[in-house]
Amino acid sequence: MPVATNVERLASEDVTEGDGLPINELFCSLQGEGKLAGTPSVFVRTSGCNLRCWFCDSYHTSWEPTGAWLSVDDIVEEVVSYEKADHVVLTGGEPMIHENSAQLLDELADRGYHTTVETNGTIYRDAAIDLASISPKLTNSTPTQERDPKGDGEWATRHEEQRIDIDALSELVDSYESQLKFVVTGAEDLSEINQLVQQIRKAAATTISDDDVLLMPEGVTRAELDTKRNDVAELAMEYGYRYTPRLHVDLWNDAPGT
Ligand SMILES: C[S@@+](CC[C@H](N)C(=O)[O-])C[C@H]1O[C@@H](n2cnc3c(N)ncnc32)[C@H](O)[C@@H]1O
Ligand SMILES: Nc1nc2[nH]cc(C(=O)O)c2c(=O)[nH]1
Ligand code: SF4
Ligand SMILES: [Mg+2]
Repeated sequence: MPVATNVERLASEDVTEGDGLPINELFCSLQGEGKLAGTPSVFVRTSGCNLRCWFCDSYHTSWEPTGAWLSVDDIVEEVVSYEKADHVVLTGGEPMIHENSAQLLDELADRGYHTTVETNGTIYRDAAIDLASISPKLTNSTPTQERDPKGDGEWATRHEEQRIDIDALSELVDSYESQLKFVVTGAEDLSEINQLVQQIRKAAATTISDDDVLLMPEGVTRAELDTKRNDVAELAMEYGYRYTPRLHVDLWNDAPGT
């Protein structure tokens, strides 16, 4: 089973916004998504997000953010304690909203770790990133009144205005090895994905091959994925894109710390 750290235990009274990061959870598991699926990795999950996807599988980093402030040194020390993993995945929430994410990534790179950043692609930062795992948010993510997990659609307009930034997306693609990982809810999403990929290709200098475009079924339980994964796999074959599983859902039903 994956192993998790109790972040509350590590929290120190003197660490504040200036010199640390708000951490929601820190654990060792298998990378469940994307090109590196199956790779033993330490996950550092920051709290706080600039978007509000209705389906967010990390509700306590976005809709109701919780976490403890940890210094960059304490985070690195905890990562190092998981001796078997040489990959680190920085995720959230949206890790790129935090300036200190760059410092953490630099420290991890200095220690020889391969770093993946899971990001919604709305913010560019210069940092030691080996794989930018970009998941641009489609119309299907907007928390409309009917789909709002918390309120009455108050976030819908802000989410809609902020979810796509072509400049940030193209800068990420041009600066780092990357994958574009789309959450798919149905066949109707594909025209929007095609259009967006075309827009990013136009804006970026780097070639984005169809193999760098990944389709991932939406779902946070095995039962939900059972109803969707085959359809999404068929869409990947039809359009020539890559399919990515959600191994942590298949294996552990997306339990905390997995
Ligand atoms: C919680 S997000 C954190 C990183 C960043 N904020 C982002 O959205 O890319 C991590 C990954 O989970 C995906 N995700 C979130 N909720 C999901 C769901 N219900 N089904 C499938 N993927 C989901 C996101 O698209 C992203 O690729
Ligand atoms: N095992 C596992 N793999 C993942 N890949 C991306 C994740 C994320 O939440 O960003 C994630 C996660 O939460 N767990
Ligand atoms: S951008 Fe990522 S963390 Fe933020 S609400 Fe959407 S899925 Fe959740
Ligand atoms: Mg997750």
